Amino acid sequence: MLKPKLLVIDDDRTLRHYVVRCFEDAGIEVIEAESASAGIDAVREHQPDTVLLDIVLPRMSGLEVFQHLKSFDSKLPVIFITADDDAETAIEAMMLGGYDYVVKPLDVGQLRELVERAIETRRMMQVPVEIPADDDTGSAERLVGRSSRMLDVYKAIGRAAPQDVTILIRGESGTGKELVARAIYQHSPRRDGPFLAVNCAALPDTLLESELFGHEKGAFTGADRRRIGKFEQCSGGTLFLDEIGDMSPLVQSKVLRLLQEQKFERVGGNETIETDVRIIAATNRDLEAMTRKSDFREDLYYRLNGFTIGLPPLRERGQDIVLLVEHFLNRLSHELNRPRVEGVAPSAVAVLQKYRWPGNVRELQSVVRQALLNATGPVIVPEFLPADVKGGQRPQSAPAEETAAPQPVEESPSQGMPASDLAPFVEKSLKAGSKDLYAETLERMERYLITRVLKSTGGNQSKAAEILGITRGKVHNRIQAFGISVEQDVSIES
Ligand SMILES: Nc1ncnc2c1ncn2[C@@H]1O[C@H](COP(=O)(O)OP(=O)(O)OP(=O)(O)O)[C@@H](O)[C@H]1O
Repeated sequence: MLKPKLLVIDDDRTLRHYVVRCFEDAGIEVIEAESASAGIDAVREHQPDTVLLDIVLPRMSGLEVFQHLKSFDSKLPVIFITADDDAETAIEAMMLGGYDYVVKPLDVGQLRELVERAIETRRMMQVPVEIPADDDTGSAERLVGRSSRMLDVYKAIGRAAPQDVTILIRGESGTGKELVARAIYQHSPRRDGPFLAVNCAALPDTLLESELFGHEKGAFTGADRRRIGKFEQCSGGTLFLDEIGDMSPLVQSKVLRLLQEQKFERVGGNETIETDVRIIAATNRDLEAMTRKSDFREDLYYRLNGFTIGLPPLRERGQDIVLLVEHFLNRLSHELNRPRVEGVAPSAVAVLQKYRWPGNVRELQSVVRQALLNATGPVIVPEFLPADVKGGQRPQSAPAEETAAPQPVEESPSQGMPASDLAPFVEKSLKAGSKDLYAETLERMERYLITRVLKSTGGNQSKAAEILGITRGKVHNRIQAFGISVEQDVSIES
């Protein structure tokens, strides 16, 4: 039987030899090409089963070589060799339609496994490949993280972005779902169209319906003029529907129709309006449990669940914590106009790594912000971290709403801010030259309000919702978003 062939295109002779040695006893024939043109010729001559291609080659870019290879054999799996394993490189490599990518220095075990998988895929090859135009995404807000779980997320973004399908992003609150939605949009063919985001949990049901679909003049009391909804405004673009599990049954059925036919009527209107919107939805809720309880339409669930990207909680990607802290230190010290700190002391890193992060990356960002505001020296030491983070393992965050029983609420300085703290906080942030004071202060206030009301209801979320005049889903959502601890009071009955 003929041996499968691997072509390695790289101007680095040492690397090529390394690859040859890697596959010597693996039953795979390695063909070497030292330049882009030699590589293109070798593909014609040898018809390899998989190509290892250096993304940076002299005289011709990796993209150009890739396009040549693909025009000759569109089903050829191409594994890029890159020098960086940051999010952009990973997304771009996958966006090009690459099979995968490996980072220098190459790891034998990983390379073998990957090449064998690619050859096998080639054998059963069904993978369609698209080569979208390259674009400048430098201005995009950066996704940070190099854990294998995050690399999988980048790959999924790269695969999903060029295809005009509905995407469902799942993950705990604060894991970066909106950031991922933006990355998909920025890498999609719709990137020149609008991107709008609606948080379905933030609006009462009737307002949400009108926000999404618009309304006609006189549709309800107070509707004194026609309003154009997000689905209409966003035609040709991408709509990010956050907290999709919080939609009322009526809105669910209208969204379903929109997904099926791209048609809808404004509230109080008869005219059927056609639109062209790509939906990226996100949720931190257990949609499966909700469909079982008929709280979420099954048909809508299946419609949304076609292409799912799961974001891991921060506690499951511990190695990313250091990178994220570094990223936020840089960004926030700039934003808060603080002198750039030298770094984080090992003792503080240990504290951050031990913590469970119920509010995920958003909570980490807020902890870094607090540490910067508290810092009296150029190094972040445990002293500058909020008390609950230093307290080590915090109690689990609020349990799923479905199972929530009345529970006492833990109040801690960072989450249940005493009202008297508001003035010093504003003063301090003003002095620090904050550029986001409105959002920061509102978040503090909201955090305090929700914690205080939950405390008075003994942790009962339904009662808290009643007092606050918002839905239980919204209370639940805020608990998760802020990482408010609802300490479980368990009594064991024998
Ligand atoms: N991997 C990441 N790299 C850099 N910043 C991140 C990352 N993940 C999240 N963030 C930041 O954390 C914050 C929360 O992220 P985001 O709003 O995307 O989370 P979410 O999952 O949509 O939260 P929610 O479910 O509460 O809406 C944002 O400020 C975002 O920029």
